Amino acid sequence: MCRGRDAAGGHPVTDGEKTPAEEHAPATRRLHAVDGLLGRREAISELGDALRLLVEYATTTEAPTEELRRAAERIRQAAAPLGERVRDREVLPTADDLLGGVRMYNPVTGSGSALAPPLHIAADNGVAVGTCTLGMAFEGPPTYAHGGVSAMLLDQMLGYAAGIAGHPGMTVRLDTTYRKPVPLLTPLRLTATVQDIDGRRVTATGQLTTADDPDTVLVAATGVFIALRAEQARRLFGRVVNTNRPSRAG
Ligand SMILES: CCCCCCCCCCCCCCCC(=O)SCCNC(=O)CCNC(=O)[C@H](O)C(C)(C)COP(=O)(O)OP(=O)(O)OC[C@H]1O[C@@H](n2cnc3c(N)ncnc32)[C@H](O)[C@@H]1OP(=O)(O)O
Repeated sequence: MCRGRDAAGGHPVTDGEKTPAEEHAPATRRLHAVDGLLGRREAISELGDALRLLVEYATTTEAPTEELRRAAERIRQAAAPLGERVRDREVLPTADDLLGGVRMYNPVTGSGSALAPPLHIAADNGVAVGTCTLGMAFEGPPTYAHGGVSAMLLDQMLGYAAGIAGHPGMTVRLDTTYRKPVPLLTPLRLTATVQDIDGRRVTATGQLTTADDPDTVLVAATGVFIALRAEQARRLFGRVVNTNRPSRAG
């Protein structure tokens, strides 16, 4: 029978006696695994939110110098327990599902990444539609977004468009045209579609506007994506894919 949770608050602790629910394994076990996975993803997102808040405050604060030093020490202390159990870089996070498209720490879309705005993307009739708001931490020219950040957002958008068209690939070329500066702290809208598929080569175009004025293009981009040959995919990612077992998360 279930007596509680282990020290990490994750896996149920049992004394060997079966409850009626446990009689229905493996369906129940699968449910618990999913519960655990969803809970872990929520916690990763919560930590990501906290980190993004920290980054935003840390890059805009005018607190006294001594307060900065105290904050640095407290942050080092908070980070230490996380650093005690880090994954091998060739093993995917347990909360990820590579083939299902879940990348919790993607630096553009990952809700667990302190670096990600994050950009939210969905498919709408074959068009990739993205939304995000860039905080002050993404500042390039004063009060506007860094151009590399716009390119990063559009790269992800174009790659997503290639993916939903059934032709995922790796970026081999990205051309960006900066027409107007991108404002910070302003809801943005991004769109992308596939224009051409030629063998392994997919060309996609996209644009970035504010949400309020979707007719005024601030940045436009064209990207070329190459579908990997099976042998290339195996060489580059085979080992990583094989170690990804999202249902182990708990
Ligand atoms: C419900 C479903 C939801 C799905 C939802 C999916 C969501 C998913 C979102 C993911 C979105 C990620 C978006 C970020 C994606 C990255 O950030 S990828 C990271 C950055 N890119 C890289 O690191 C790639 C580095 N490049 C490489 O490793 C190699 O170039 C590659 C990709 C393995 C290809 O190598 P290769 O096979 O030796 O290439 P090669 O034979 O030289 O060229 C193949 C073809 O491409 C052409 N080509 C090569 N380079 C270029 C170029 N620069 N320009 C034009 N053509 C070129 C060649 O001319 C050739 O054409 P053909 O002669 O066949 O007609």
